[in-house]
Amino acid sequence: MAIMGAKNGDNGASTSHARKALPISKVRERLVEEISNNMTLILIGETGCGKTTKIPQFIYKAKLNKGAMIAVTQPRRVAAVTIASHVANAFNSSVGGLVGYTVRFEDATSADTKIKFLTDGMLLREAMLDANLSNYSVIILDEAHERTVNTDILFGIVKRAQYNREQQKIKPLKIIVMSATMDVDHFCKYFNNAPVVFVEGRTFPVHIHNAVKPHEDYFFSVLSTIFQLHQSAPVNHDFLVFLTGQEEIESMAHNIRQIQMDPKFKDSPPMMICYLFAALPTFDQVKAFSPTPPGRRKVILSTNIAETSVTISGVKYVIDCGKVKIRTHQPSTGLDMLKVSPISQAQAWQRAGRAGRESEGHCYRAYTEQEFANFKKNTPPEIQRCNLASVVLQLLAIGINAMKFDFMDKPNEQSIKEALLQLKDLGAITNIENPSLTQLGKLMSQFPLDPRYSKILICAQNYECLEEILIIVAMLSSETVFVNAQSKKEEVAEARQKFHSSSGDHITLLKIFRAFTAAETKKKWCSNNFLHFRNLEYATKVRKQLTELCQKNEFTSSSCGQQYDQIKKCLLTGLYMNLAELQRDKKYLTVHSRLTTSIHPTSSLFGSLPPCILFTEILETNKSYLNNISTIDPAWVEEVVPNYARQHILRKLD
Ligand SMILES: Nc1ncnc2c1ncn2[C@@H]1O[C@H](COP(=O)(O)OP(=O)(O)OP(=O)(O)O)[C@@H](O)[C@H]1O
Repeated sequence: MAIMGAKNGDNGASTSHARKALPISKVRERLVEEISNNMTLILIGETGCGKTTKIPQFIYKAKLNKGAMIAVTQPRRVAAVTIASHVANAFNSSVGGLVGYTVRFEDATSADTKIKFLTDGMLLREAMLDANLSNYSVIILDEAHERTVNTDILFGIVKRAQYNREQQKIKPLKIIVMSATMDVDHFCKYFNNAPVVFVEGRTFPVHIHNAVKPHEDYFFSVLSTIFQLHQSAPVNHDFLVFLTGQEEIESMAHNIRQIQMDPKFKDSPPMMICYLFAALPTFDQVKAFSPTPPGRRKVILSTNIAETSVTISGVKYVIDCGKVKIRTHQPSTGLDMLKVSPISQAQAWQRAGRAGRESEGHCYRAYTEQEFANFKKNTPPEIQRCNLASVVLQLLAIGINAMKFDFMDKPNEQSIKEALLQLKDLGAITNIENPSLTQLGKLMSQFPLDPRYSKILICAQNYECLEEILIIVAMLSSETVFVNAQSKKEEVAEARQKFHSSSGDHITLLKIFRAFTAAETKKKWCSNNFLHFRNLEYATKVRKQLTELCQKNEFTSSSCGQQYDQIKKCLLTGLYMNLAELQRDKKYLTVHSRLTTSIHPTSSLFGSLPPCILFTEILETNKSYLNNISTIDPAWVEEVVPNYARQHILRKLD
């Protein structure tokens, strides 16, 4: 284990000075030596010390990549895109040249690219085509502490590629695992006792301010902190606020705008509100990174997507709500749900680390020191709490049986079995005991989608409704397109009625998309109809990419026009097929068809399906339906709906 020390940078230094003074730059030679001498290395350094931006440059300049590409993986799209641009700048080149990035639905690389930032998911997709990842001589697994499903799978895939290349005596593969906050012993053991290098020193200090007493309502606590700081902080100091999801972010923005109009704030600088959440198109995400106009304060409202890796110029204050939406698996329904939960200590440090990147910073936490002490030290691996159907399918496409895969933390066997069962029901695998992909499964694995969605896309050819299913899948892949204006309930209902289809909410989505495409002034049209412009734009983009993938796979294009039955039949092949298995679970066999029909227009099709399953589907695919369920009897909800959905629904019924 090596510790490489470096002094702190000067407070208030200019950005260019800060770059030169990054702690990691001071130990460059020794680091290059360590990387050169070891095939696998674990590198730990404080947030902002320069790991992500500098290590690939050191490797490239020292020619340790031997002419091949260096991959730097990121758990999130926004990090891959913005860091690529920063590093390209350092080489005085533009993105897509020597330095590029690849994220889902976007590729900015060329034959000249040698340093490639890409999401974990994209490298996994590449592994499906070439399990040895032979385009790369160095793979840097950044932000390893995040433990997303894709990161965890990649650990095993990359380790396997390194081993195979060694056995086959082909170009060796170097692996570097990096983070500021990881469980070193665990990682070290998994990577065959690889040496660990600590880079000491951080660029600028971040002052932590904890809540004095616990707050029941973190939303309110964050809102009041924003306004307290707004009155005291210099105008050119921007805020980065961590919240849990898109809806909460939009509600916070609404509140900020309202409060700002109060005469009390007439002398405060106007706030420029920006958003950062996964469903936001890259173009809009990048807006949060653009310079703040003079005389204004930028307030970026973000989910955990800005938690790691990113640097947002101008941010001096981080406000952390202390919560995150995490995916958890419901074994009773076989589906995943998102649940607001406390963050881990590692996440709290990462969030704080977003301040103090260019000069000294502050982090205001909506939780007390004691609450922080009660947080889990590290984020539990996502792979142990989500539906594994996608993962199992991807592994099989690389030729690996998930049951035998070298996971860092193995998911429980039951979850793998459930995933295999689901894939079997979908027709993607031959059998459960010794599975391999069927022709259909091979095709399904080509699509970066939930296996249920790829299945219906493929089946759409048989039902001659590919055009419609492409739209529905694209809409289901984006966040809800419905805007809920509490104060204008009647207008919202009237607008919704225009698109309502008695054939089900999927058809409603189809009608909305078509009307959006036909609208001339799209933004205005969306606002008149209480629909999300951004989410519809995102769906448009996803549809385009999926269409290209279908063309690549020589799908026959077709449209069923107004023959919605074709679409409904097609949806049954994927979306609801796996529920057949769940019906075997006697606990959920109570059928309340009267209610299901009133909740879910498509439910008449699935007369005998358990209502809780329909609920889960609704929650998963179209949360807006929760606004239309005021007819439900709370006693019935009590009886049949699983806990998590129940809370959600009862809250809506209040
Ligand atoms: N997009 C950017 N714009 C401006 N400065 C940046 C940008 N990206 C990085 N920097 C500068 O480079 C420094 C090092 O960033 P880098 O991402 O390499 O650190 P890191 O050690 O990987 O941090 P983390 O663990 O938080 O990802 C930042 O503190 C900041 O000063």
